[in-house]
Amino acid sequence: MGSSGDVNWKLADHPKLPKGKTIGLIVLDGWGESDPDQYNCIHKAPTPAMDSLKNGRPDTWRLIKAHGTAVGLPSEDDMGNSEVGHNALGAGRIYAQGAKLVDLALASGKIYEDEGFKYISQSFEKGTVHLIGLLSDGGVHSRLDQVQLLLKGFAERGAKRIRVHILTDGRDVLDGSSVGFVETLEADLADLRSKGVDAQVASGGGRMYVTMDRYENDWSVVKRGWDAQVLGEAPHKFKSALEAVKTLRAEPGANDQYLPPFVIVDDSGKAVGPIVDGDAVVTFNFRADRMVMHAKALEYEDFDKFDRVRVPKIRYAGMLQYDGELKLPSRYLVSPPLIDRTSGEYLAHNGVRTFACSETVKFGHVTFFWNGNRSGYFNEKLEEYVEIPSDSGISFNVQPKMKALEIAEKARDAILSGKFDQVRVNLPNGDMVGHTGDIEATVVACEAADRAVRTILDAIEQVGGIYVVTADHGNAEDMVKRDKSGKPALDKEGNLQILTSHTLKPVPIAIGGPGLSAGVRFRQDIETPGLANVAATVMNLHGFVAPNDYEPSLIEVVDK
Ligand SMILES: O=C(O)[C@H](O)COP(=O)(O)O
Ligand SMILES: [Mn+2]
Ligand SMILES: [Mn+2]
Repeated sequence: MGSSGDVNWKLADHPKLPKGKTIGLIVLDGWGESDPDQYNCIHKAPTPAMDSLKNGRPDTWRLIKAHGTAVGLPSEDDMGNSEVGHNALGAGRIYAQGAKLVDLALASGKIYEDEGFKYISQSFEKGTVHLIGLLSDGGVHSRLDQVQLLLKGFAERGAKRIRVHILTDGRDVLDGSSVGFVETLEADLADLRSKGVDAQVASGGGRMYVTMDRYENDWSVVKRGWDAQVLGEAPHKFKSALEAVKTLRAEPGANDQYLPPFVIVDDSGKAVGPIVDGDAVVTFNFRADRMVMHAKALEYEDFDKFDRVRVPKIRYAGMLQYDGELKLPSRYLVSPPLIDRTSGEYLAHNGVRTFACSETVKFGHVTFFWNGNRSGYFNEKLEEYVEIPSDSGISFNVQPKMKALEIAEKARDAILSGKFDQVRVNLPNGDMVGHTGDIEATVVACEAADRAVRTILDAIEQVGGIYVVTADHGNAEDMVKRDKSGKPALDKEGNLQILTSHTLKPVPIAIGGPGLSAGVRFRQDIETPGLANVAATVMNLHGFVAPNDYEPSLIEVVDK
């Protein structure tokens, strides 16, 4: 990906802006702009650093779009997310993203003509086809309507035995919505059974506790999924998925994100759908980060992260290929967006020395996603990526400060060292704690992120550098579901519905610092700028003109 020989990597010098300024590039994860009220945790938190970038500074602070078509999602109703957000920030162009590519492949039927489907369908005659993934309509990692179409499409093309392994959401959608999604799925499976297909749910569990870990934070999450899906073993056994989800949700403190693993058993107590030799497996998430570890467990012969006990000989395909560099998985139903010539690759070719850092749960955001879903360095001599281990096995409302301070200190040291031209971080707090739905903890999280911003800005000040502060999508700025008029929407019992998910809000971007040339200000002539406009902006601030096909820079230089 992205390294084709005929690319001209040389960037032209910017006619007005100098090279050699240290740029502190901060991405606040889940930090949107919304009306100030009691559900806006950013408003409630003391955020003096962020306030100082905004107040009275209309030339160097503005809002940009971070959702919908601005980041390559199918519609304006699609909230932004880290993958598409960081892809856009790093690549400087808008790519049709996984959600959209899968929609198109399903609508045209091309999904059934390509290699991936042909490969897995060889198991249809004698084996079972297993579908594993996040069961929701969140549109961040997967979409239920796509799963429904796949089930139908597989059955129409000869699948005789289908098992679905569900992961309940509650993170990109309201907590409790898993019940409705399971009902919808069960109805579809019943319909297939009426047509002679042996189709049922085989196992399940909450996404944050079963299967969907990322960046190798906690392999026990993937192991729980393996045990249930492949071995047919789990602490909880039920006759149906609906009964499983309803019963497990009724436990004190239970929620969709963290439901324990369960398997569905027949009347004799035997698991109905372990994965065995000759079966096919399709993981139906289109988003990469939380599928890579699972893909390694399913595909790698040499694997030592946990004892797989039994490794079935399967035909496995991802909905997409999840890692372009590792070519993982090797088979997939839909080709992922080919995100090439990212700003990181250009800047490496032009001698820019880069330091990137976050804690584990967001580490891949400023590396892997930033670089177009590509792992590793472009140029080891010029780049250093530092991962600070995240706390694992906890929900982050317990530790809302997370590793913000440690990230900021690493960034500060990198800035002061003089060894880097770009120091890029992701501060996870607003997002990771926002996803827990705990408003008080999210306020603490936002304060911690703001302190980290201050530390980095101070270091930039000391070295005469430039800062660029922005965010990848909203989350912490709105923690309730709202009706059309914007008022908090109540459920049937009259309760507030806490919003654990991202939002459709725009995000701020601010530039400044002693190294910012006089006369640099945000242009007013770009109609609806979004995250993809940031890459060209940053290239300008490094003293380069961005490639022609990049979304335009947000800045102009006026004579002072
Ligand atoms: O994977 C997650 O944690 C959520 O589904 C989306 O959050 P992110 O896009 O900020 O990672
Ligand atoms: Mn994010
Ligand atoms: Mn998030």
